[in-house]
Amino acid sequence: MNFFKLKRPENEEAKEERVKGKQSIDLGNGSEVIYIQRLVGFEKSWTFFDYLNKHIPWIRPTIRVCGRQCLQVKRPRDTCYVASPGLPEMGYSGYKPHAYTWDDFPPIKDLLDMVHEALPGSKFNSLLLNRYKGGNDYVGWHADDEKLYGPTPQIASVSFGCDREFLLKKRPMKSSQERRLDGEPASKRLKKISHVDQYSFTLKHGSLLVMRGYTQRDWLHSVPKRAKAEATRINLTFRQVV
Ligand SMILES: O=C(O)CCC(=O)C(=O)O
Ligand SMILES: [Fe+2]
Repeated sequence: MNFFKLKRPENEEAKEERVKGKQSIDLGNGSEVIYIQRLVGFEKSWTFFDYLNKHIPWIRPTIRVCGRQCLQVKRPRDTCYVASPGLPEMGYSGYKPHAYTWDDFPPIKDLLDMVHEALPGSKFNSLLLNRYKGGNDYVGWHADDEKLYGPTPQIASVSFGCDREFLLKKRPMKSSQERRLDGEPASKRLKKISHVDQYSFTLKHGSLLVMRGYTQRDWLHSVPKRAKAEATRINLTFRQVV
C-alpha cells in the first residue's frame, strides 16, 4: 500500500482530467443530482478500495423489520459508520452503529478533502460506508431524510470497485399535494406531472454522485440486486449532521 501517493500534489491538467464528465441533473422543484465520473483517478481508486476492503471493521448487523410481525433480518450489505466527535447518536431500525473517528482511518481523511474540494462550501461530519460483496447485496428504496441531516441535506457518495446501478424515483405524491395541484390550471398541472420521474446512473470506480436540495424529501433511491455483478463494490456516503 502506498499512501504517500495520495498526497502528491496534482497539476492543473490532472485535476481537469479528474473532474471530467461532470453532469448536473435538475430533478425539478429544487432537487438536484451531480455526477462526476472520475473524482479519484483509476489507480488511486484501487488503492482506496484495497485499504477500505481490508481495514474497515465491516459488520453485517441484523435489524428489526416490522410488517404483520417483527423479524430479525440480516442487512443485505456490510456497513460501518464514522463521525466527528460530539454528534448525536445515529440509529435506524433499532440498530445503533458504533461511531468510529476519522483518525481511525487516515486515508478516508484524504478522500474527505477531495470531496470538500469538489464541492466548495461543503462541510461533511459523518460517513456511512457500504460494502456490496456481489450482485445479491443491495440497498432497497429509501431516502436519507432523517431529521438530523436538516431539510435539504447534501449527500456525497463515492464509489470504488464493481460498477453498480443507482436508481432514483419520485416519491408518490401525498394526497394533500395532489389537492394543491387540483386547484391549478390544467396546463400547469400537466407540466408538473409530465416531469421525468425515474433516473438511472451507473456508479463507476472513482465516481462521485451528489444529491442535494429536496432530493431526500421528494425522491427515493436504491442500488438494486444485479445477478451479473459478481465483484465487490465499496461506497462511502458523506453527510452533514446539523
Ligand atoms: O451504495 C450506494 O450508492 C447508496 C448507499 C445509500 O443509499 C446509503 O447508504 O444510504
Ligand atoms: Fe441512501
